[in-house]
Order: sequence, then structure tokens, then C-alpha cells
Amino acid sequence: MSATTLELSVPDKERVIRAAIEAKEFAYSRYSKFRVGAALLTVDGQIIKGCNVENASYGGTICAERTAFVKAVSDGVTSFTALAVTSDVPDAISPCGICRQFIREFCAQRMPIFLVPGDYDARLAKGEGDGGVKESSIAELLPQSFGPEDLEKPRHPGA
Ligand SMILES: O=c1ccn([C@H]2C[C@H](O)[C@@H](CO)O2)c(=O)[nH]1
Ligand SMILES: [Zn+2]
Repeated sequence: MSATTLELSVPDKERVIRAAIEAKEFAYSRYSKFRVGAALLTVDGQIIKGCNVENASYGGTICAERTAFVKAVSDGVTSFTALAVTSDVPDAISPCGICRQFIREFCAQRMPIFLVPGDYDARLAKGEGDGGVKESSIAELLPQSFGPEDLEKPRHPGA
């Protein structure tokens, strides 16, 4: 376990990584041709997948990570134990700024976020034990962040 993350079982880690790879298959990335898959593991062991969904009005695009969160939250699920993200590029990508703020809303500071290389399976086949997965957390990806608790703090007397 790295200093920044909460403990997760090896099967759960493999499950959420595998789900992110599967989610990438449905990426609607006709403009960028950049496929991204994400998966959330919920506190009750459910997997929720998301892919990026682009739009002819480019700004309407939603990232894979936010797709997964929106699917979960709109089904009443708001507690998560892990997130995995992958693309087709060998260097594991890391969530964009907007998605980091989304993660901040729903996840513990030290919840594991697995950044999975696009060639994960090829790396495993070559005997690279962990497939090159990087483990991070929202504490690391979005330091000194603003979050839900900040809105609960008392206001100064003049406000
Ligand atoms: O972490 C990321 C980074 C990018 N994208 C998507 C948005 C867009 O569809 C494409 C190129 O930016 O990749 C994601 O889904 N997640
Ligand atoms: Zn994003």
C-alpha cells in the first residue's frame, strides 16, 4: 500500500482495472479518436463503468470518469472504494481537472485511483507484475482542494 491510499484487496483491484479496460470499448470518441475507460468500485462491491462521450459541439464532451460518476449517482450510489482509468496510450493517463473536482466531491482523500497503461495486458504477458499501473489518490491529484465540507463552515460575522 502506498502512503497515499486506502487498502484494497488484490481481486478488487483487478476487478476495477479490468472493468475500466472493458469500458473503453464503448468510448464514443469520433472526434478525438482518443478512447478512455473508467470504472468505479462501490462500497457494496458493485462495478460501474464509464467511457468518454464526445459531441459535435466539442465542449459538450463528457470524460469517462464523469460518465461513471453520473451513472452511479443517478442510480443513488454515492460511496466508492476505488476508481480505475485507462486509455490506448502506453503511458497511463491521469484524470483532467474537471474530473478531479468530480472525484473530490464523492471520494475519500486517500481512496485508491488506479492509472492503467493502455498496454496493460501486453505488459502482464511480458511478465511485468503490476502491468505498469500507477496508484494515486485525490489528495495527490488535487492538493489544497475545495470540497463539500467547505460549504458547511461557519461564515465570518459580517457575512
Ligand atoms: O482523463 C481523461 C482525459 C480525456 N478524456 C477524454 C475527453 C475527450 O473525449 C478525449 C480527448 O481529450 O479524451 C477522458 O475521458 N478522460
Ligand atoms: Zn475529465
